[in-house]
Amino acid sequence: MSIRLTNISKTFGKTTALYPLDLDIAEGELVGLLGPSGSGKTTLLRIIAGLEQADRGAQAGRIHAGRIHFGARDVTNVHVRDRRIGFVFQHYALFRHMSVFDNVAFGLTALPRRDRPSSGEIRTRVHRLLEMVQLETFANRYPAQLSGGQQQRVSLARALALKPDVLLLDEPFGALDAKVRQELRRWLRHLHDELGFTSVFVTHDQEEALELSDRVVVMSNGRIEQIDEPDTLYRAPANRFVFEFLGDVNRLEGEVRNGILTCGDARLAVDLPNGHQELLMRPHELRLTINPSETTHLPAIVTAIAPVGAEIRVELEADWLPSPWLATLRHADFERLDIRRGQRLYIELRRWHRFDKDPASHAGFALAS
Ligand SMILES: Nc1ncnc2c1ncn2[C@@H]1O[C@H](COP(=O)(O)OP(=O)(O)OP(=O)(O)O)[C@@H](O)[C@H]1O
Repeated sequence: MSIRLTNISKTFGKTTALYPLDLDIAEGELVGLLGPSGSGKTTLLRIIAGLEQADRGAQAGRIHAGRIHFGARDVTNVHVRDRRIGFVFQHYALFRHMSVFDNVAFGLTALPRRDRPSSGEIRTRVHRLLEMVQLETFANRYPAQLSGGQQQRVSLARALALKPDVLLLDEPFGALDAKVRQELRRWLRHLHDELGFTSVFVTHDQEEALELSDRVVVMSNGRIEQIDEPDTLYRAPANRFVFEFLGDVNRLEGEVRNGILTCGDARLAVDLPNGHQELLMRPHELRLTINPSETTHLPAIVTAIAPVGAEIRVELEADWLPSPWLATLRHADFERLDIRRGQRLYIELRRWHRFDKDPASHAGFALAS
């Protein structure tokens, strides 16, 4: 089921939670709403759900006539219970006094008699769902006898029991530890692909959004900053906010004169006009070398080293740097350079980014990689 939002806005008294926005979600897509606290993610999700009404009528001299379509159906005024939506919330919200089986069956057994499947069908469907979330042997347990991750899998099964067209998840893994989160992300992706529903989830975790989503909607202050596939977002951010929000950033500010940017005793050849410039780099866009090159002189001291999974994070300081830089290296490069704390190295830039006041970004290469 595709979802189309047109001209949707929301104000709470004097607070504008959402400025007028449009959003198209394709059938079968898994879309993440990502943004800092207060950016409007939950409000947008609740409007899609029908738990919150978008603004109507004229406000501040503008006409707000937002519409929501699920496929060809205009659901703007359709009640939440008739929108065929499954929900998963951060706090599992399972019924404590009901077994896992009864929790998953709840939506089905509560249906009016004419819509309710037979008890045999309900049993089959619930067992199939519990099998999908690999909890079939837990059917008779109570929520308190399950781990957080297991409870959230029950929530997922419960949300899917009514075969929703759309699954909405609000920080579904927010209360779980890192490893369980990772596992549940794989679960969700797998179930989503197998069952083919359309999903929208809210998160403030960049990694989660990038790993799980087909497309990510990046929000700030009630506005959509960018909608793109994770890879595009990371490589071609629409503006500085998106760039900074999506990962660690190293900053180099200096004066450019005749193609050389200078900052203290640091120098870098750049293809930029004369004047003050600010370049931004991701940690993996730095390269460390033993000697400076002809075009780049960025000396720094290694102040910390931390192996994190498949890479090594190296912190660098220098007199010309107001705050430390972070470089990420592959283990092989780290070993080849024999890097130690206190060592003096030279930084080269594989790539840098620059954001003007206008929204278009500019990226440059300082080094052929
Ligand atoms: N019921 C409400 N009454 C008044 N203001 C509200 C209400 N709900 C949300 N807001 C305001 O609307 C803005 C957006 O809130 P929203 O919960 O959508 O943000 P969010 O991005 O989901 O944040 P978080 O990640 O902290 O949940 C905030 O300024 C919030 O204070």
